[in-house]
Amino acid sequence: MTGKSLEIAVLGAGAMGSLFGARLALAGHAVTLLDVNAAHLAAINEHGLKLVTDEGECRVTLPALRPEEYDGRPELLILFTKTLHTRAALESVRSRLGADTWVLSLQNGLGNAEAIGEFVAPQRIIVGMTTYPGDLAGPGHVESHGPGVIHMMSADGAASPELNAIAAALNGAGLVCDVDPGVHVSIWEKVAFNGALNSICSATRSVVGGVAAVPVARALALAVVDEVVAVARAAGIAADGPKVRALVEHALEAHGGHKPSMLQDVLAGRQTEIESINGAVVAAADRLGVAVPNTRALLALLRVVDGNLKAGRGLD
Ligand SMILES: NC(=O)C1=CN([C@@H]2O[C@H](COP(=O)(O)OP(=O)(O)OC[C@H]3O[C@@H](n4cnc5c(N)ncnc54)[C@H](OP(=O)(O)O)[C@@H]3O)[C@@H](O)[C@H]2O)C=CC1
Ligand SMILES: CC(C)(CO)C(=O)C(=O)O
Repeated sequence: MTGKSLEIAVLGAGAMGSLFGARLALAGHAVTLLDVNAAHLAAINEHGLKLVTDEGECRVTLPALRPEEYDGRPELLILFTKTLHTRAALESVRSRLGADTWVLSLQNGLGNAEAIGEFVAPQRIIVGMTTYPGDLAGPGHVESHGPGVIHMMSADGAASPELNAIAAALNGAGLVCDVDPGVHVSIWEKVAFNGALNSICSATRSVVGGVAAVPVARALALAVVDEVVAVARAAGIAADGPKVRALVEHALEAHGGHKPSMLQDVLAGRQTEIESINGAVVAAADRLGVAVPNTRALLALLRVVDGNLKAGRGLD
């Protein structure tokens, strides 16, 4: 795998999958996008994928297929569905996953390695987190603005030439990446951030600025951060509370117009990732005996939102 073009499939080629797929294709890797959004697939196959970043705009030519149409044997499969679709998506490409296929997940939330582990040996799973933002602006059109970073590690904690080669491929594509044995700290810290802002914005259908404008809502966000960090620490993960509080404070000040990905899901009538974020934190808190009343209350509110979306219940 070292020092050559990789055969890569991106499973879930929405905002993040398209961003990563486009960048890796531009760097010379053989990338195939796999998704179920028919309009998005058609636009990519007809016009190429439009990528807009702070560096400018370009069109990337690469194949985009439904998962069941894919007959390749990827060296690397990058999983970027929402977490609630992980299992269905992997099931649809199960026959394409060889013994040498590595699966990388930079999805938000907890439990990603465990879900992927139902399909791939732990020695071939890489998990991590990324701060790159991605927005699907329309079919065949992805935007990403601002800097980002990727922290990742193999799920079994083992270093290997393949892991380093995948990190090198990402860095070579301009996606700043490190192999980080402490990746679970980063994953939990991001869960603390998302557990606070994504859930409050989604429950209130508000951009980040709406939360920033209400002192008791700001305090709620910080209380959720403290709860998630307490659960992480009870689980032996050295999450840094003041660091995540500062990130949330910064987002409240600087990202007022931002719609967290979970809010985008609610507004589009899609089910959310609440179970793998607040839901997974509450489950861990209950196992470990940590009180998380605010995180639990937000989980309850988002379960109502998800339930209404699923049942098609509205107010009018
Ligand atoms: N967007 C962001 O800025 C960031 C997102 N993340 C995380 O990355 C992950 C992906 O997020 P994002 O890119 O925003 O999500 P998107 O919703 O934009 O993309 C997910 C894509 O997966 C598709 N999909 C759904 N089911 C399947 C399936 N069975 N097989 C193949 N594809 C499927 C969706 O199609 P359809 O829409 O038709 O269902 C959609 O096109 C999430 O875990 C998110 O939390 C992490 C960092 C930042
Ligand atoms: C991009 C970021 C960090 C912003 O909230 C995110 O993770 C999300 O929207 O889910």
